[in-house]
Amino acid sequence: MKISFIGGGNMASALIAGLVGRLAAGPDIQVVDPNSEALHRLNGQYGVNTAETIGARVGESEVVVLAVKPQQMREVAAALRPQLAQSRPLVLSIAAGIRGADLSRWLGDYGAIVRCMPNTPALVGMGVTGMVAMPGVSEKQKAAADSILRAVGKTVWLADESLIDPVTGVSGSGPAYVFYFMEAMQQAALELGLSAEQGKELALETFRGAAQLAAQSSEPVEVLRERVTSKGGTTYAAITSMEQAGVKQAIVEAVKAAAARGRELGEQMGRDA
Ligand SMILES: NC(=O)C1=CN([C@@H]2O[C@H](COP(=O)(O)OP(=O)(O)OC[C@H]3O[C@@H](n4cnc5c(N)ncnc54)[C@H](O)[C@@H]3O)[C@@H](O)[C@H]2O)C=CC1
Ligand SMILES: O=C(O)[C@@H]1CCC=N1
Repeated sequence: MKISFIGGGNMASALIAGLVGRLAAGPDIQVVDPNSEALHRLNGQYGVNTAETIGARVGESEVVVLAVKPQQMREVAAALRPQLAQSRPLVLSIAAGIRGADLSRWLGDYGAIVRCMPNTPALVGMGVTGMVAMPGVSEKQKAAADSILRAVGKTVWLADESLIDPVTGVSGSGPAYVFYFMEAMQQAALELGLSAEQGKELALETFRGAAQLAAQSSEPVEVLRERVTSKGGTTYAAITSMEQAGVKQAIVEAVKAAAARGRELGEQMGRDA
């Protein structure tokens, strides 16, 4: 499968790392990015082809992944537009916020667009991606999009494009919340006299183990939490402290803020389009 990535930054690198060696037929990947250092690194690590500007090779691709910042999407779409006539590739946009209808218009009323919201654990094959197909996407193209994102983790298809912003809030940005929680646990470990290494291992294995337990258990996470929490015991002291500080509500608000920012970016970028 011939895939072109437009943008070779953090998320593209995570997808490429996950894809190389995971897709049954090794993909033929080209990355376009004006940043020559990023290209050099990607070529060295994954042996991908590189180019600093969008050229004819992009037009020969079956799939084009748009992995630039939302603010760059319109300009990139204008450069991409003349190349689409050749192979009519499937366009996968991973940009937060950018609405399918705006992207379609910028590409010249192009229909074959799937909006995806992946996350960086794709780098280790454990990503999760929310996806929605625009009306011009064929079943075959939908299956191709699914196979690419499934090579780097799980996929969740959405019935409505408006659900992409909530997915962005929950899982697109989600790894950052987990790392933030881990930072706090590691800081506490240090303040309580454990070494940095011990704190890191204890926090990391607790996350890994708890996630695996939640994945394998038929019980809801509330029940799993209650099983750790003896009345009047240590966990009870910790959860009471978090409840008093409003931690759960703060997390709910944070996820909603991320979703709202996605929506706002889409509105801003789509304005005057
Ligand atoms: N980082 C993450 O965890 C996730 C990011 N995303 C989305 O992925 C997209 C990229 O985000 P990141 O990789 O984090 O950003 P990044 O800043 O790491 O990468 C963007 C890349 O685009 C390149 N670029 C700029 N102008 C270009 C142009 N005209 N043509 C080609 N390349 C160009 C930059 O040089 C840079 O390497 C964003 O739209 C973001 O919303 C989606 C899910 C998760
Ligand atoms: O922070 C961002 O805007 C991107 C989208 C989801 C994760 N990172």
